[in-house]
Amino acid sequence: MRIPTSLGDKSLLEDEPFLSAFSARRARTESEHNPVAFLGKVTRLLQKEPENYRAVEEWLKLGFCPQDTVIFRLRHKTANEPACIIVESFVKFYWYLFCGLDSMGFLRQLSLPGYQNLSRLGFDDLGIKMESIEDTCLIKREPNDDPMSPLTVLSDDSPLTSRRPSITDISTIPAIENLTSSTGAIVSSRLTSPQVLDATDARPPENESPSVPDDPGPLPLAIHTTPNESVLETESDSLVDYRTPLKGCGVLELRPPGRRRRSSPPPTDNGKASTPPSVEPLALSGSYSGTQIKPDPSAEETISLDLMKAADDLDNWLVLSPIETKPDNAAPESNTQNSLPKLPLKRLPPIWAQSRQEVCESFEWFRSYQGGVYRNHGTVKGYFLSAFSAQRDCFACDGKIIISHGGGKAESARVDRGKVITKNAEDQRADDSSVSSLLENYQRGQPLVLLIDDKYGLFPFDLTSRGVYMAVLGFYRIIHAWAEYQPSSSNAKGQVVRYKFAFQWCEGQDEPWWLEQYMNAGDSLTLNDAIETLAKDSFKPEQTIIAPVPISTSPLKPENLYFPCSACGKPSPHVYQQAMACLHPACHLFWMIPSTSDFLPSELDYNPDFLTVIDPRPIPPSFRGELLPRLLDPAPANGVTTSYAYSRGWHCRKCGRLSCRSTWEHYQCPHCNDTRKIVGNIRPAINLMSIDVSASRKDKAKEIQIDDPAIKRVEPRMFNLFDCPGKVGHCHTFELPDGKGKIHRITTNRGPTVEVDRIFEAYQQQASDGTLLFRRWPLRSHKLRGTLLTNYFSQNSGETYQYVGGTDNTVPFDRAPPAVIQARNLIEKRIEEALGFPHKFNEVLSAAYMEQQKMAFHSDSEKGLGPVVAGLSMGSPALMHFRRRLKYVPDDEQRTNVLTVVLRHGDVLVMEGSGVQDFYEHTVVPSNFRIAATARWIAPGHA
Ligand SMILES: O=C(O)CCC(=O)C(=O)O
Repeated sequence: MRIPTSLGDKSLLEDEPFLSAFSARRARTESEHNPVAFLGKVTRLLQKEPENYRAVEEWLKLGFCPQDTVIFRLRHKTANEPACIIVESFVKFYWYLFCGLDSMGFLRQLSLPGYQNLSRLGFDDLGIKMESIEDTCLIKREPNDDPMSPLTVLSDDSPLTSRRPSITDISTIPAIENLTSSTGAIVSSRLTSPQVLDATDARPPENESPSVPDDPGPLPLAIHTTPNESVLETESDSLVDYRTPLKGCGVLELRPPGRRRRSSPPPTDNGKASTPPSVEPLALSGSYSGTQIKPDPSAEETISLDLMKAADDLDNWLVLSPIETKPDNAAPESNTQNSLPKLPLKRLPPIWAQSRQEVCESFEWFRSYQGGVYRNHGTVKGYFLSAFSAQRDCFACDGKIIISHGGGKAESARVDRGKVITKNAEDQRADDSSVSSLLENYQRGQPLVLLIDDKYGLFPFDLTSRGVYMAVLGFYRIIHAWAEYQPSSSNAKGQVVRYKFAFQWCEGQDEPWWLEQYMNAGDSLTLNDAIETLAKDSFKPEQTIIAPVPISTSPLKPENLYFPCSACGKPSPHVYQQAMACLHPACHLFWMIPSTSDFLPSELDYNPDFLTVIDPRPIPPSFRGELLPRLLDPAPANGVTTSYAYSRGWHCRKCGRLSCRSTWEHYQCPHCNDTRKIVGNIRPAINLMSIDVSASRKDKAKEIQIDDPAIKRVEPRMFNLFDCPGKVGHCHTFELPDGKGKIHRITTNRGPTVEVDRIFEAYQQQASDGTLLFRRWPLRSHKLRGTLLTNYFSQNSGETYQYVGGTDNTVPFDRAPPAVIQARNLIEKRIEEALGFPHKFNEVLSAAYMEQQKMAFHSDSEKGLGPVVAGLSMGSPALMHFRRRLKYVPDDEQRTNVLTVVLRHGDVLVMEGSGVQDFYEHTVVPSNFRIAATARWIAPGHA
């Protein structure tokens, strides 16, 4: 490692990721070539605005973590101390660490720029040698000196003092080994990983609430673990939320249905933490006693949780967090950088979201709801960086180089019929789908988009400080790909093969947005100016558009980085400083030091030449990359605004937020409320009703398909229509086995559907003018982080319907949109005509489906639900499938559809008997734009 000779050594600064990020933008003007001058400006600002010191403090923490070996916490004792001290301490500490550590983490030598007079200080007593190089004093230990012994630097003289009159007390120069400077910093001469060195007396500044850990609350459950089994026990008959790490399968979380995960209590207005919310216990007497979690030592681990034998839906109760959060490219959390404090975001990213659904619905580069790799036609379009970074994953060169392991096969867990199935980590292979697609991008030089979420520990900014959950980094290219061993506790070998990819920021884009978080190009002189400028800065759409032009002819693999293996002859990159190894898993020297046949050591540092930005080969001319989502014309010429494209989300050009289209009549940004009215034509039923229903499924649809011989089909009956003398309808009835109920499909010919045509058009008219508010509501139970909206729009009238939207989605019948009342009246009339008994409904859930939307399997198990549920279909035809609910399907049996009926424009489908809901569930898959009104009777006050 080169010893810097001056604080203004620019080339060194630019080599170093942190300082480079700190000064890169500023370095464009002459004064900014000197970071000392720049820091001086920051210092002056901080003297004026001491509260900003915390931002600088955060930088310090980041700067003090070279090569993820050390975590430092540097804190002010009080908020009122001048922040300039911190800035100066930062510079010095940084140099100490940069220059002084040897490969073992011992401080061998110390370089103090600007301290050429230190020979006057008492170092001789410590047997330490000093030399002066230009204006730097270099202090070295004798080779046989105890590296653990303290190095103390005390001086009454400082050239910096004269440069910065504000700093007069030289004792603010932090010394080494437990010297507490007036900044409260403590450092040690022995720096090993992971070590947290903290000023124990450090207090958070006044006016800032202390961090309150999640209150575990009373824990009526306990897990006792022996080598063979873990037993979940309870001493109480009530269950509250419960969360615990569970060996081998992530985090076990138990919570009552519908209950959100508890989080830290929000601070109150006066900045103090509020008392933790009391968690209302749910009475469950005895139903989970004796529950056992029993790991099976075989490869696929089965843990059975008889938590609630009688419970409706165990998935509600049991959430293993890796299920939804651990992406394909995940590995056990092992990176100490994950716990680093992060800087608050000062500016929103150009493209960001609060849920994965928002990304998947509005950002074409990432459409994967669960994995971390989004593949399309054999290559990867988007790669998502989240928690669970693996050993040696890294964020280097200001994030212009990112190294991550990708491709799945991490240990995983899923819940199946209330059982937790965990899978051990396995070796990745080059032909695994995700790995091979990533390798394809690498071979072709094809860019992909990197995204992060707030759990990605290596990103230096805290996304959540601005309410951001996922953010798009930009276009990257894979410049190196190799395989290595990573330790794994869930694999018998103790290690697994993982493919690693080095992603490099694509040329042709502007500077990464995160570099501009605090610094900005231009003339601003102070940090504050910079921040204000950032806040005022409007969003620049062009900044993230990549120019797909071939720009470089330099070789992709710089000769000096790749070496052939003596055994297999294949070249491998020289990734790590400590040793080179063959990085091809098929070679018998894989991951071995050729001279010793030992595996590479577990502590490895990147070869600095490897972590440099290189000139990759040209982007393939066929690649057309535009990062910003295209905005559709809100008033298309053909008037069709219910197509698939219009069901997708929106990117707000004001604040960068991606959002789902959750509102029928306009696009609306949930962050800044910017709206765009969507203007479409009313679609007549005649254009939709003849759409081929089989278009939405592979096999040719029959009008009726019975797949359970126990279901009895009653001979179809004709009936007379009250309002159309001489016209008839038909009723098909299916009797479910064991008296569980009946399903009737009531159809009419085209003539009588004129009334339905009018209702269909009234629905559309009222939805577009806002009389009828069609919305997509959050699903109550799902396994993804953040909200997940239904895949259809709905509005509820009459009694509240908790299942969708609850009271927020309900207007009483006396204020219900006219179309809803007309639909209800028609349903009641048809039932009387076809079934011969009058039936009254007090609730109607109207659902609108755009192209490719549908209602997933569910049963109408609302409290107080009457035995008859009836729905009117309008618009394009749909398939309605019925199947048994999970709890009524024997363990060894596959769950398949038992009955499928086609629902056409004007049809009324009646489910008669509570057993239809109790024992079966149904789904509806429309072939295109469709509206349905489903009427129920719900006991008033049922909620
Ligand atoms: O006909 C439809 O769209 C399905 C309605 C439905 O299943 C429901 O409202 O529960």
